Amino acid sequence: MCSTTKMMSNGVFILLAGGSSSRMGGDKKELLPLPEGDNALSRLSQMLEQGKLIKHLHVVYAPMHEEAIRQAVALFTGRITFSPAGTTRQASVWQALEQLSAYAPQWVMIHDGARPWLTHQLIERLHEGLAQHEALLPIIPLTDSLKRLDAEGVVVEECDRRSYGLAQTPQAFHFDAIYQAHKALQRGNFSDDTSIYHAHHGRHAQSILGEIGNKKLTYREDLA
Ligand SMILES: C[C@](O)(CO)[C@H](O)COP(=O)(O)O
Repeated sequence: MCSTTKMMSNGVFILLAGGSSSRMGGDKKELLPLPEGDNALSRLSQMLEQGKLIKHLHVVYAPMHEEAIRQAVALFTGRITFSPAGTTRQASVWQALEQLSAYAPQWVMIHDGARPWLTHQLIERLHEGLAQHEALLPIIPLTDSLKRLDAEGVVVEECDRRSYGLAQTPQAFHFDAIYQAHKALQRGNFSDDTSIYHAHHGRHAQSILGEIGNKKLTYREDLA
């Protein structure tokens, strides 16, 4: 019990804002005004500032937006560090983890900067889960039917939607476990971090229930 409590004390939250936002027509999605005001990065950093758990925020920035991204997260008063984006999401996370290893964190949460409506409750549930699990991710059950298609778009399988879920972020890990996975698989192009964890360790992450409100801004319509 004592070692678990100690393990939980030193963590870092990575906010990814290094992408090109090509599906948003090139406008940097993490900096676009949200309907309620602010932008995704300023909203997220202020939310983290108000919570008690996150004492170290690490921001991955797209170099051409570095100044605006630094300004957006400026209200976070804990430790804040930065690294530039790599050529893929995976490369960006690896560069961040490598830089952060100097701080010897015990856990890390990796979050899309384009999911502005993250809540304290989800962060706290993930943090609690890390006492028992090495890797965790929030999942949303499917509410639409699920079909598998061939290359021509013809339905070739009716899938049981109860066996599938939509993966969200933050994805949470014991730091060494995800650091070793990224270190070993640097040249891949995985779309999220629990898949890198699985590819390296051969173990799947534990899911917890995600939040429907924790949506990702991908297309302009997502801002409505
Ligand atoms: C990490 C992620 O949000 C999990 O659903 C998703 O894979 C990110 O995808 P994107 O294409 O980088 O927005």
